[in-house]
Amino acid sequence: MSALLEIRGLEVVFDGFRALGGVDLTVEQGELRFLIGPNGAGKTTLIDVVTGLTRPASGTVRFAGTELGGLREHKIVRLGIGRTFQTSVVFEELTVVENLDLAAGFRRPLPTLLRQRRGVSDTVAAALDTIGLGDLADRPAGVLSHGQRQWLEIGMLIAQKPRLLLLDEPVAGMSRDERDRTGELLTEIARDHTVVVVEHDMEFLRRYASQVTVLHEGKVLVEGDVATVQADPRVQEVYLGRTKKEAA
Ligand SMILES: Nc1ncnc2c1ncn2[C@@H]1O[C@H](COP(=O)(O)OP(=O)(O)OP(=O)(O)O)[C@@H](O)[C@H]1O
Repeated sequence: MSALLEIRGLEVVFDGFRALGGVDLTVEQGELRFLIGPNGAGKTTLIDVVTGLTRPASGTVRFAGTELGGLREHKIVRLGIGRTFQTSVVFEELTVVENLDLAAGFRRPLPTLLRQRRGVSDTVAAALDTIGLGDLADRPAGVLSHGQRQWLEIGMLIAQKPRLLLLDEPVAGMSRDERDRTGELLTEIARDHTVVVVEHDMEFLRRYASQVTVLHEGKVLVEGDVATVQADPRVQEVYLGRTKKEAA
């Protein structure tokens, strides 16, 4: 395995507040990495920097050997980094397959986009199959359940053929069944993509994560496999302990 994403000494400051205070993170090609941490730990900020939405005060982000510093968002997407947001980006009036087709077209050259296309491209068919929404292909996205909509968004990312997917809390608000289906979906996607998942849900983490990075107050607190991370007293104190108390 070789590093696909290499973050070094990343600092982000908002109006004097250090949201990230010198983060180092290496994600290898083909990994499914979970990023966890209490509210305000800096998880979304980290994704925002990688995708060009937020500018760091210092530090470097290298993706497949290319330094991303200073690149605009669309350039970063074209390099092969796709992300989901905590808020939905599907077009409700368009059908499931039209949403996927639109996303797939994002990286097509203009002449191909303008040409009248018949049927569904292989890319769209494959994405539809992966997310398991084949039966709903011709229904407007507006009728989808919350879980199905999340899967469509993941499908829209896959249709863009990214090398790295950054998913921000993909199971938030999902039912137990939907969580399980999402866990299986992530495992499947990770077979031929590198995936970074920001997630709060500890039960989900235990079932589907292998490598975990814990952020706390803008720094990496612990990194390792799920068992190592769960057993670490620092993690129990800032994260698991808090969760247990909240659950009590
Ligand atoms: N645009 C901004 N301006 C000012 N402060 C911000 C901005 N974005 C984030 N912050 C602050 O930076 C810190 C890190 O926020 P971030 O959203 O990255 O945390 P998080 O780990 O994703 O938390 P959550 O789990 O609640 O989503 C928080 O204290 C937040 O209030």
